[in-house]
Amino acid sequence: METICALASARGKAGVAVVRLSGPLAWEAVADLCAGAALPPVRHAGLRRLFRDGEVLDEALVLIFEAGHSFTGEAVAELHLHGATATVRAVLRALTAREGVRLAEPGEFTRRALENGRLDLAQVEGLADLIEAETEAQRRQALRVLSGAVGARAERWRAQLIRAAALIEATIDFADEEVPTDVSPEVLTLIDAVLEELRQVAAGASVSERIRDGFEVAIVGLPNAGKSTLLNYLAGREAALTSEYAGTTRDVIEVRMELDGLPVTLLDTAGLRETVDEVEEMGVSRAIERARQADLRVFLRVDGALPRDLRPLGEDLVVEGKADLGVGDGLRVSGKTGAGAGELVARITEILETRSRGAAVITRERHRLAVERAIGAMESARSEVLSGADRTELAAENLRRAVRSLDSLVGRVDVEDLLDEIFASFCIGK
Ligand SMILES: Nc1nc2c(c(=O)[nH]1)N(C=O)[C@@H](CNc1ccc(C(=O)N[C@@H](CCC(=O)O)C(=O)O)cc1)CN2
Ligand SMILES: Nc1nc2c(ncn2[C@@H]2O[C@H](COP(=O)(O)OP(=O)(O)OP(=O)(O)O)[C@@H](O)[C@H]2O)c(=O)[nH]1
Ligand SMILES: [Mg+2]
Repeated sequence: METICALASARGKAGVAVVRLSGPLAWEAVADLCAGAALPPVRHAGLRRLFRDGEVLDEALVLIFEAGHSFTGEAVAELHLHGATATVRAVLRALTAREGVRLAEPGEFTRRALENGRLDLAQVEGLADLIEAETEAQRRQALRVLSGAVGARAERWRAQLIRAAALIEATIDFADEEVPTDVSPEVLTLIDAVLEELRQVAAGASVSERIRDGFEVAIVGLPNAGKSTLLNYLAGREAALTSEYAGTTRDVIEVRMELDGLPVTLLDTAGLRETVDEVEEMGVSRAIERARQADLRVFLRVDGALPRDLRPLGEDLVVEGKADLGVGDGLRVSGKTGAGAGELVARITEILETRSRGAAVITRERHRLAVERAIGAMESARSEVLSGADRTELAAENLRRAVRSLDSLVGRVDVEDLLDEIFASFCIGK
């Protein structure tokens, strides 16, 4: 196994930069830089001068972890350097000059942690999401996954399904011995208990996916309603062009923001109307499509008028625009003066908060598909158990299939194809 090293902290100048090494030569390579001074005791930082060819490279904090008790599971060393790009470069150059030490690929430290059983596949995904987290809800959700919540749930489901399958298999084995023990009530109880939990988790998965990727909220309405002006007010910057001409906005403009800890992408869209202008018409089609896919729509009315091609559904908000000018029913907002904007944000936040309470432990489409496959296999098993003795073998096989699907959540089965995809999203040094 080669020893890898990389800058673990963000690239660019910084107060402190952390260079991490993992592998059999990690300690030796660092000890060489310390030129004779002893390494500090494991997991205790020590201040050391680092040398190359007799020249001081930096004065750094050195930290070592022994194999079996480190993030990767291998021997690890860290150098907490002064965060100059030149310092980092000089130290990495000195380290990689050694035979057996090379720069790490993106995600390679984490890949080794996975291979050494320090993390399961879901935890690796949790770690990737944690690094990407920009809002409180994302941080909490990712940390829960990183701490092993998916694996813990999967382990309990697995144990119950294996017990159910074993009960069935026991009756198959003893089928000749005319001991008519009917295990189906117990088997059905086990299946139903797990099915209920899985259905709940599958139902909450889309909410967790939204927390991961962000909720989309589209501002829609007739041309000139003041949508772009409102977006700019909410964004706190001139993200979209505004003008007195109807039909100003053509493309969908996205602004990412955090509303009470939730990640939200606000969309400004073209004013909806029938038009002979081909380019405007393309903008209108795009607006309708994106607005339909969004999680929530805010209809901005002018004098009570709404577009004909898109109607409010479910919890969609309908508000009166240009509040400073006229009157209208319900909530009135103005992007020009900011009137009503706080109330609008509060309503959007409340709707999304309520939805986000339904979040499940699983956070990715991959997880949801695995859970849905398990549900499908269990539903088959259930009806096979109900239909009597001659189908019990099938039932047991379907329960085993459900177990395999759940195993894929934590990477107990078929991970290889996934790994490259998952690690591609990692940065170097992670
Ligand atoms: N400097 C530094 N900070 C960091 C990390 C790191 O690698 N280096 N981490 C990297 O992501 C995170 C912490 N994750 C870590 C997870 C396990 C171990 C570790 O040494 N585990 C051993 C010993 C545990 C103990 O001392 O109680 C073990 O589990 O056996 C270290 C860091 C966040 N902060
Ligand atoms: N008095 C008043 N004027 C506003 C308000 N919001 C926007 N306007 C004006 O209305 C005009 C249209 O504003 P936009 O924000 O570009 O409207 P829009 O809905 O994005 O229009 P399209 O992109 O063409 O669909 C501009 O002249 C704005 O200055 C408001 O709250 N009060
Ligand atoms: Mg506009």
